[in-house]
Amino acid sequence: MIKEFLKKHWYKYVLGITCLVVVDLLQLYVPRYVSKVVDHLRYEKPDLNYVSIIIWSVIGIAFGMAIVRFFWRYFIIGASRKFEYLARNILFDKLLSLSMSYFDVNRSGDLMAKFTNDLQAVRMALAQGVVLSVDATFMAIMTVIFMGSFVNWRLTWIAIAPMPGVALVALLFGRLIHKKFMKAQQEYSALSEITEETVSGVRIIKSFAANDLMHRLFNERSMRNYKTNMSLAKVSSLFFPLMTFFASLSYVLALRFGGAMVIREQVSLGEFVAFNSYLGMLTWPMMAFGFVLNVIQRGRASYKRIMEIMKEKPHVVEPDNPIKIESIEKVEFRNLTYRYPGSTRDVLKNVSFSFTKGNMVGIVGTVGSGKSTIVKLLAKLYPVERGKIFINDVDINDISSQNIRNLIAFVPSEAFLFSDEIQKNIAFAQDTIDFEKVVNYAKLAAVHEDIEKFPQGYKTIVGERGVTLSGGQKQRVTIARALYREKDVLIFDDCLSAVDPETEERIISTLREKYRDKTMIIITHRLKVLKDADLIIVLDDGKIVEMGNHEKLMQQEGLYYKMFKKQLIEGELRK
Ligand SMILES: Nc1ncnc2c1ncn2[C@@H]1O[C@H](COP(=O)(O)OP(=O)(O)OP(=O)(O)O)[C@@H](O)[C@H]1O
Repeated sequence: MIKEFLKKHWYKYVLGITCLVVVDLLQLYVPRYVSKVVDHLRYEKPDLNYVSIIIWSVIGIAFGMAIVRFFWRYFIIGASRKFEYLARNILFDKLLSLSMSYFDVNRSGDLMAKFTNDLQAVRMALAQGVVLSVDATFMAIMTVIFMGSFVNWRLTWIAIAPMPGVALVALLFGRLIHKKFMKAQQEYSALSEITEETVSGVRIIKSFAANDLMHRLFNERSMRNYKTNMSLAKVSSLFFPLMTFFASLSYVLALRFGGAMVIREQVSLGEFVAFNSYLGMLTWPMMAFGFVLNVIQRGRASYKRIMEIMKEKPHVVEPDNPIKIESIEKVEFRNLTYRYPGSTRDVLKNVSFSFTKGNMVGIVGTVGSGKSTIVKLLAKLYPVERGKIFINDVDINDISSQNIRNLIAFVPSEAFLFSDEIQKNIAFAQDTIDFEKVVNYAKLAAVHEDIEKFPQGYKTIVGERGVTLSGGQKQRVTIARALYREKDVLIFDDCLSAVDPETEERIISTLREKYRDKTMIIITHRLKVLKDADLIIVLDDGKIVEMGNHEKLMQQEGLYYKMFKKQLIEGELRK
């Protein structure tokens, strides 16, 4: 990623570094001019014109430095920001291209950290890292040259003797501070995590009367956060005094030996003043050496973490020469035994069934029996071996996932809505909103009346920035969203569990009435909804135990019959 970036944007670094070197050189000339003024003022009749020319020159240099400084920042910081922008976009696209299994095993907090902290660390390495290393090296060498050639080489070697101490302290403490800082960051993340979970889980916490427990947990983490920050503060407090100690040693040596040279008139007073300014200038590059190593080290570690995402291969491999299908006429599962990537347990065992366009297919069964897995595989959300799933008699592996997903409208069991207007949620992923269509599908999903009751109707914002919808309302909005796509295959994965049984039945039968020609795959725990289904697949522990329509399954008096009877009695009892 960085290589490609530098290939395109290298000239910004060349321009930026040139400006940086110019600023450093200009800066080095200031003490020389000051020394001239000091020496001149010692004359009995100083030429004030000469002094004012020099003063104006110094002002000119300062002005020039300000301008050139703007440009080096513009080029180098600008380039690093550009990298951050491009890398973030590449990462985002990569993330969207990864299979579901990637998200099953990677925590969202960690992914967020890669998008924020890690990218920032790489950017810092490309900005501060570059600036500090060039600045520190160039300034250190040039300052020593200026000190030696314009003042005195012997005095220079004596005075800079303690400077490696400054670099060493910066390096060692820099590392320690970095380690402590990372620890403090971790503790802070843990603290934020518990705060966020407490806020989102406040209802559960209160209903379980778990306030004391949460308080204890929070206090523990808060204390750890406090302690790591205190430890960081202690190290930082030692850092600067130690640095200034070594730096002042240089001044002491300069004063002792330089002072003697001034008295012996080996060095002029002006030169001695300039020498002290140069010493001050040398402290910064020494400190920078320590910092730069840390910035680059951190950047490298973060870059490695970012590249982990970039190297990730999607589990669902897209075909090289995909076969394009225009509609889903037939679906067939042939002896499918399936286990999720990285898992050792078969969640579907020898599953075979087929259905054709226009069928209403119900998938029912015990909890965790593999119902959702079937539809997720059909939508190509997870990889499946060849020869197991066919659409229009074409192996699913020969059809691109985009092609399949463009032909189906999938409503997953978790009703996820974006924090945006309801109408935008319904017309999701469309460039324009056809309001009439939005209302039409909201009516079909039996949520129109609920939406109308909100003061801002379809413009109501959902979620944190707006109103909180009930579980049932959310589910029905997600159905309207799927209907809005106007696809020939509708998949409802237990997506009406939070509405009452009567409403679920009403929604499904209205949809069936209206869309006789559409294929509907419905996963549900309420069997009554499937009375008109053409095919009902009954699963238990990954195996199809029964299959057929409602009448046939009732006659068999197996698992379906038992579940149906039980639900009938429960329904009666509710009345
Ligand atoms: N991404 C995954 N990785 C590994 N195992 C999984 C994954 N998703 C589901 N499983 C496992 O596969 C089995 C079947 O899950 P699935 O969600 O298909 O069941 P289900 O019949 O839809 O369940 P429910 O009725 O509770 O919604 C479960 O044992 C589950 O733990």
